Amino acid sequence: MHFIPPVSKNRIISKFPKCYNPQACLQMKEDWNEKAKSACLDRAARQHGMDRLKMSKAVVVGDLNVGKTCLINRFCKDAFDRDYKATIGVDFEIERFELSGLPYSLQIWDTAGQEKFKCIASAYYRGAQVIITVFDMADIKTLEHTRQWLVEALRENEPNACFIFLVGTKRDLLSAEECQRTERDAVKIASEMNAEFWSVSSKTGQNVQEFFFRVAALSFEDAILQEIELSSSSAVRIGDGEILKVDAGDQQDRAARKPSCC
Ligand SMILES: Nc1nc2c(ncn2[C@@H]2O[C@H](COP(=O)(O)OP(=O)(O)OP(=O)(O)O)[C@@H](O)[C@H]2O)c(=O)[nH]1
Repeated sequence: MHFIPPVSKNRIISKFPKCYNPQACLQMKEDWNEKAKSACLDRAARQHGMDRLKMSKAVVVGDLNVGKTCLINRFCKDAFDRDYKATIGVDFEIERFELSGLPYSLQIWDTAGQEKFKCIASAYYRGAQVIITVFDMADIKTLEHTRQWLVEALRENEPNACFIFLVGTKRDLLSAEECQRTERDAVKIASEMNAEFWSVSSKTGQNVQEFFFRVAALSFEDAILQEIELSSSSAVRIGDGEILKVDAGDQQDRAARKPSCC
């Protein structure tokens, strides 16, 4: 048996995190899904989750210089670098959480915004459960470009299988009035993209932890619900491998659960 170190105290999420703006929010509910909650309680009581760490992949995309690396570094390392160093290709961090008593990890992929690195970076978009499109609130043209970034990230993924977030960075550079105006524009685009909108500052740290907790909670809950569906479906064995058949009722359940912007 291998030793898994305990999750740090500030990565324990017990209450379901709230969205930032109800006008561009993936799920309005204030608590965990009932099915997921009882599955978590059951697994935590049996210490079942401990031997099989759940992991989801989040990819962070957006124009160069919008603050993708700083956003990840603020959350994962509680650090902020004023100097711009372009990401070359991709990089990733793994953050460990404890949600509803179960361990959970989020793989956060930082991708290059520079055109010349795009083909390297896009090879890593595949298999994402979460797509985080980032723009610079102080450079409004980067907001418009998030649509194209999303199209490219979705090309490598199943559109209905991903949670999409639209994150505006550098809010510390804007006055309250400018911030309000930019947020209004961003909410419109987020609704069109079926995305949840967040406005953050990696410099001050404002909303950064809240945002990543929300990402972790939504993707964790989805992973638990998928596991429940799979375990309740009939299994067909072919050769040595096992193929799991999900029946139509389960698939309808899953479709109904998929994010839809309110
Ligand atoms: N004031 C302020 N500056 C920020 C913030 N986030 C990032 N920056 C600055 O913006 C510049 C670009 O940040 P990065 O995080 O490197 O940008 P990136 O999107 O990862 O860029 P690429 O790697 O080229 O794709 C740096 O000089 C950061 O210091 C923020 O919240 N506030």
